[in-house]
Amino acid sequence: MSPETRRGREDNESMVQLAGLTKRFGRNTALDGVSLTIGPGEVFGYLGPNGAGKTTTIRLLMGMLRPTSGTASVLGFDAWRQSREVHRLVGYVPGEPALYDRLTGNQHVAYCSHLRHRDDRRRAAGVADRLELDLDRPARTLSRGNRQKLAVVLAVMSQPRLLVLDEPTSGIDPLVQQTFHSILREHTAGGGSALFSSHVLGEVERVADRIGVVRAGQLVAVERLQDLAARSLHRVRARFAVEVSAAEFGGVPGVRDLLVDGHTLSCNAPQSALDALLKLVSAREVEDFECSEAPLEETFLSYYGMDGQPGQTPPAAAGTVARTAAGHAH
Ligand SMILES: Nc1ncnc2c1ncn2[C@@H]1O[C@H](COP(=O)(O)OP(=O)(O)OP(=O)(O)O)[C@@H](O)[C@H]1O
Repeated sequence: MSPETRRGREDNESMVQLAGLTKRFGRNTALDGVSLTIGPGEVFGYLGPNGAGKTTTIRLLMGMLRPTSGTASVLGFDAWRQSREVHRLVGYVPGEPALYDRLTGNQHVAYCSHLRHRDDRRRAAGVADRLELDLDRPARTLSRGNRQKLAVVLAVMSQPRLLVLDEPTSGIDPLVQQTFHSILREHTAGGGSALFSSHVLGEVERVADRIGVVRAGQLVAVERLQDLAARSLHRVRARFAVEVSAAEFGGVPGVRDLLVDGHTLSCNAPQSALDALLKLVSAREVEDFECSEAPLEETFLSYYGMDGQPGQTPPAAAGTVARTAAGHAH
């Protein structure tokens, strides 16, 4: 066993490791010192506006580009120097799937099985069935969405350890997206990981465990989706049978924009404040009550901005974030 192969097998704590990963094209720095680890069983949503550096990161991880500095590795195998080992571990869905126009889906499946020295035709047929993809049609006759589906079939059929997905569901209708999410969950339940790039949170929101935001080549934030959801704002409205005062509700930490007017109360509250607030509300006679959550995308935008501009508030300042998010929620 070569020293490099040995290193690959030993360093198996993380599925993906990016360390100071930098790529320059001439004077243009496409990626600037990105460091990131993705663990087994984890779906990592990699978000950023157009031109932020997502595809460059993925190409570096797939060994298609050589880093200017830093490293990218999969299960300890260096993506550039050990790309063959990496390709055995990874299923890749590019943004624009490269297919052979004249070959049918089944012929693509047979060809990829041949390249990998394994017969994955049964599994491919099962996944295609679930995605409602006809494998008998030549690639040139497939719509954009069906080309994406075929790329997904080819990526998952060999049950790789890591899936690298570059905006894989653009062009796929919402019902099929749900099926795709189920396939992804089955993959992670078996210990597999995924790097899932997108320019919108909505595309990764239901499946990502963590999200990272890349902007102008730099990783500006990494956050658990659960933590982001916990900070998302809820609009609370209540009408009471009796008159109430602001002082009765003002003490709940995190509650903001509190407005009490005779029998009515309105405010914005993060999830962490809801229990205490509802207990205070329900201690009075309630005639009407309403609580609705702002879409996560709005909370997210107020933190990080996805239009290439920085968000309005630093992520750590949860209280301040809540106020900004409220501005977006209305
Ligand atoms: N081969 C290349 N030669 C020169 N510049 C490049 C090359 N590939 C990417 N870039 C530049 O690197 C930057 C990052 O591009 P990249 O394609 O990684 O962004 P992205 O986040 O994937 O965007 P999109 O969502 O539009 O695909 C951009 O400024 C882009 O113009």
